[in-house]
Amino acid sequence: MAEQHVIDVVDEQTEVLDDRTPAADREPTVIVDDVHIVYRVYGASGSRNTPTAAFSRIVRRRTSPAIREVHAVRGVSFVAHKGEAIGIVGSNGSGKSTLLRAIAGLLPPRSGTVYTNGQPSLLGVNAALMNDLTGERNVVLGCLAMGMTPAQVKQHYQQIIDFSGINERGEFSTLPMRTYSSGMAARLRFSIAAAKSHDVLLIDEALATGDASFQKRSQERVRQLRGQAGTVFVVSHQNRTIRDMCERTLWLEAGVLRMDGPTEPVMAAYEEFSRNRRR
Ligand SMILES: Nc1ncnc2c1ncn2[C@@H]1O[C@H](COP(=O)(O)OP(=O)(O)OP(=O)(O)O)[C@@H](O)[C@H]1O
Repeated sequence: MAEQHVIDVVDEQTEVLDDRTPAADREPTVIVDDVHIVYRVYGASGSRNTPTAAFSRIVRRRTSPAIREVHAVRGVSFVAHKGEAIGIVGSNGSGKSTLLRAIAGLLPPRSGTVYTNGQPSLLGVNAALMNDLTGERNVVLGCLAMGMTPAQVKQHYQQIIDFSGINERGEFSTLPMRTYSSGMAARLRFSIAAAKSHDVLLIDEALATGDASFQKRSQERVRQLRGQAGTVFVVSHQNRTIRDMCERTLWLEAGVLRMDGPTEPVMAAYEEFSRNRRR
């Protein structure tokens, strides 16, 4: 039977395409309800940085530090369910990373609420790695920080080192992390985070790091994590990654959720938007 989309415009800004089983049959893991995120940048004056402007500030006795606000996420709402892999796409600066950090509980919304069922883990941030420690010690540290017992760390240790591939060109696991390339460090972080199944796993461009074989391994691992009942969010500029891994996609533009639905129609609309913008 041909795929049927029920198009429902929930507000003036977001187009929701829904061809999935009724929401009542699926367990919600993340509810984002009308979330607004505003960054406050201190000392960023809006005026020009010229001698005249400085003199005028002195004459007017303006002593308070200038604060500028960046409204990065504007009224975003959606519900994610168990077993879903959700892509987040959008132009540079559209608010994708900000939204992930808000879901992870790292950024408080100015208004609106994020509800999560289980512990969200933002890949890379949760692995509390230290540059002066060796890769080996960091694996232990990262695993303990994720709540593994020493016995579980021992059990996963070799698998994490092998998965990261950091020893492929020498015994890098015995060297301090500061000697690693940024790609190697990112691979190790991914491998540590992926050793545990997560209730909600948030991946920000991490899959773009590493060579083709690491990317293949990591995509496979994300599929497994998804199978273990968690919800996975993937932010990526690589449209192929989103198409390969996610059956649902959110498209953000200038902080606004433009579209939410099955990956193919959302990606088609996003790609058309990007093409028109380039012209
Ligand atoms: N720490 C910060 N302080 C102030 N403004 C910020 C901060 N981080 C991000 N922003 C601003 O918030 C907006 C959204 O940024 P964000 O990094 O979430 O976008 P993005 O979609 O992930 O971008 P990209 O695709 O380039 O990674 C941008 O205008 C950015 O300049």
